[in-house]
Amino acid sequence: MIVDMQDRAGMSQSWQALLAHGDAMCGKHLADIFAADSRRFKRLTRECGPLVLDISKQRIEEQTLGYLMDVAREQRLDSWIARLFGGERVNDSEGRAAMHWALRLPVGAECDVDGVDVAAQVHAELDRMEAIVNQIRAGQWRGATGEVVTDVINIGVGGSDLGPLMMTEALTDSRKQTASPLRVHFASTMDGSQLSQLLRRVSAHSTLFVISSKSFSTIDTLSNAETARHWLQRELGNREGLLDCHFVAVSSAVAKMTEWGVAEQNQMKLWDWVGGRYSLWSTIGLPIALSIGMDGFRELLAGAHEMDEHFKSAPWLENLPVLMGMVGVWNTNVLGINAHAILPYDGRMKELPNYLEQLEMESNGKSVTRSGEKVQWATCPIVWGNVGPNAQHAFYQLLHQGTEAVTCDFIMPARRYLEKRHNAAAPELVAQHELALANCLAQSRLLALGDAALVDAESMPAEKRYRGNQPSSTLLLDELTPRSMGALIALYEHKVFVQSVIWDINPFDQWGVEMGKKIAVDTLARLRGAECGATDGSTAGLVERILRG
Ligand SMILES: O=P(O)(O)OC[C@H]1O[C@](O)(CO)[C@@H](O)[C@@H]1O
Repeated sequence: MIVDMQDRAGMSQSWQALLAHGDAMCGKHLADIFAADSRRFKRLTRECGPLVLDISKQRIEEQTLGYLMDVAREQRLDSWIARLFGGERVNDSEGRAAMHWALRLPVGAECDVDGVDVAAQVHAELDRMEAIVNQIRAGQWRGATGEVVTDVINIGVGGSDLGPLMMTEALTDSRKQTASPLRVHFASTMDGSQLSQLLRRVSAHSTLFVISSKSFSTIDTLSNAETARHWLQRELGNREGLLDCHFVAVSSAVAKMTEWGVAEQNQMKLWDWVGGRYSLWSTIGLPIALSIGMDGFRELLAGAHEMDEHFKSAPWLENLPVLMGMVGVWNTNVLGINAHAILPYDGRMKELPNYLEQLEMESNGKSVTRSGEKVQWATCPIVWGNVGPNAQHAFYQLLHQGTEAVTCDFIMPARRYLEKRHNAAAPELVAQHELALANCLAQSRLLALGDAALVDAESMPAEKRYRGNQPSSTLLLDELTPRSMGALIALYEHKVFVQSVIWDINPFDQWGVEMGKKIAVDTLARLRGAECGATDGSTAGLVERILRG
């Protein structure tokens, strides 16, 4: 429930109407709603390209959508969408546009922002990336000792890691189809543990590092890059061409890449108007392209573009991002549910929850409005998740019988293993896919209906009963392909934008993550024995304990 909703008198008419409707809906159980309406699925399911969105298991009626759209209209969602796609500085606290959508414009599209042909710029950089991708995948990139590069390690963190990692994992079958022997790895943690494990498994002669950092100033990434450089120097000697043969970099800070020692021809650029968590479509997506090839990467962009066009032009009652965003607003601000689980029923999507945690919470985890006032309503819920079938054996107990209400997104590809060679070789995998689908549908059914999904629930003891009435959406992908993944991720990006408009917050900055990094600088000096100013008792005590050994 919006904070302080008692003061409804001071609210706009559309909010008052929505909340009054919420009061009427509060007492209703999804089991009864379903029982009363056999056409509910048809009326509350929408499609866009390779995606189907089923919101029939949300605690809404069809008319709820009307009330929600009135709120969206009042918040001027239409003009915000126009501002986003017009290249205006919608990231006001940093004075920047947010044009991730421009990264997926098709060749020849017109996109003139402040006199610059953005689409042409984007495609020129994609073409440069393609040349590097083709060279590496064709086995034509050699290390300093003449060996062909067989392993690529992406060094990055946050948006420079999560998106490429998530997508590379998700599209692992597309990788197999392209038959490149290249292995792509990821190292992000600042403690160096992931990198050092990887370095034990690869050969310095045939390993290429991608330093991936929009700012080229993130300490996590720079310290891993430094470790990689030292390792190469130890393994291969400080020979000529070492950096040129073993490091490429992606950043918007060209001078910093050069200063670090990355050769100009090995530098790939992105622009200020690409936010880190929105950057997988740019050259930051290099590991994805290395993994699935450039044709696959372009299909990914095309899938996202399809969703951009849908978001811009589809009527709101048919518009997937608008519907998903507004249903989220309903759950957060009317039903008062502040936890949201991401549950993909496909092991290839295991990194999706981590990726969406950053996209949703770094974007909308805000409590100050665009004009600098404290918000009077709840914003982004806590988002977390796991591969659904595994989560069933971990936290579903709480979803079904805990005291907290949680909303869920169930995500699954409808088809898998349909290629002849798979069917012939491993029909048991088809059966496993069906098993996962059945579990996905069963879990969302039980969460919605509760006891009504059981036979003779009344005769069961309390600990075996299910309250149900837990809202969820189901997102069905036709298959897990670059196109469907592009559409899916663009859908979430725009959903986040829709919600930011309703909550009147800037989804494109992240000031909340800055101060901790600064305090760490002082703390590091303290850990290294420097005389520092006063600190709190806990920090001082822990530092003292660590230093004592
Ligand atoms: O790509 P960069 O500049 O290294 O930043 C990495 C990540 O760090 C953050 O700024 C948060 O610390 C994210 O927004 C970003 O994705």
